[in-house]
Amino acid sequence: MAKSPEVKLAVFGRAGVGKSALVVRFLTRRFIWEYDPTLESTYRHQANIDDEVVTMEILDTAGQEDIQQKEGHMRWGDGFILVYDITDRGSFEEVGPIRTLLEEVKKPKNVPLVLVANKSDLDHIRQVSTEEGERLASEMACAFYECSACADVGGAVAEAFHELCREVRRRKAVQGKARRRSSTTHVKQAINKMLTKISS
Ligand SMILES: Nc1nc2c(ncn2[C@@H]2O[C@H](COP(=O)(O)OP(=O)(O)OP(=O)(O)O)[C@@H](O)[C@H]2O)c(=O)[nH]1
Repeated sequence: MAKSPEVKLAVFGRAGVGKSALVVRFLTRRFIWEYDPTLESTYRHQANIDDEVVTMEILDTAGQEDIQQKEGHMRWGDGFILVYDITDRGSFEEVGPIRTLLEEVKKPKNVPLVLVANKSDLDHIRQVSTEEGERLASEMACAFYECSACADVGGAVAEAFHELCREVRRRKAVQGKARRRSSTTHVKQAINKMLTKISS
């Protein structure tokens, strides 16, 4: 039986934006108020996405990790969820630098990512508008989800994880095709060289 594809996803964002809450909501469909704020955790999860069983490894990073830890986690991941909290403008402003570091660590560019604006249930103390989130996502050329780990009404949390898996799978397929095309080109060039030598 063919092995199900594996996708490594890492969740980044300032401390307190709700990374753990989002991961736990995705995995258990529940909301738990408090987690150990300093620990990073990895989870394995299987899901059926577009009629394909995909195994995800999900890394919930700690908001206060240092740059070396961040870079290590960026090298590890295939795709990234960048989270900010709509009630914390500073967390929104930290998304850009995280993305810049990602592009530095993961050459070539166009790293698979999604942008998640969490805590939409706290609209009354909102500091970042939906339009600002949409604009940032369009600058980063990625999907955007505004959601609440605490009151996930429309299933936006799962949709964000699933869309990121799709994006990773799409990029891998394109890279695989490009690799196959380039090795075919190499074989053709080698044959042409041989034929040229024989005929001369
Ligand atoms: N109202 C509301 N509170 C939330 C939501 N998501 C998380 N929280 C709360 O925000 C706080 C921080 O949540 P965490 O999930 O621990 O945040 P984190 O990003 O993992 O934090 P670090 O582990 O320190 O990086 C907790 O008190 C959560 O209960 C949400 O959607 N709505």
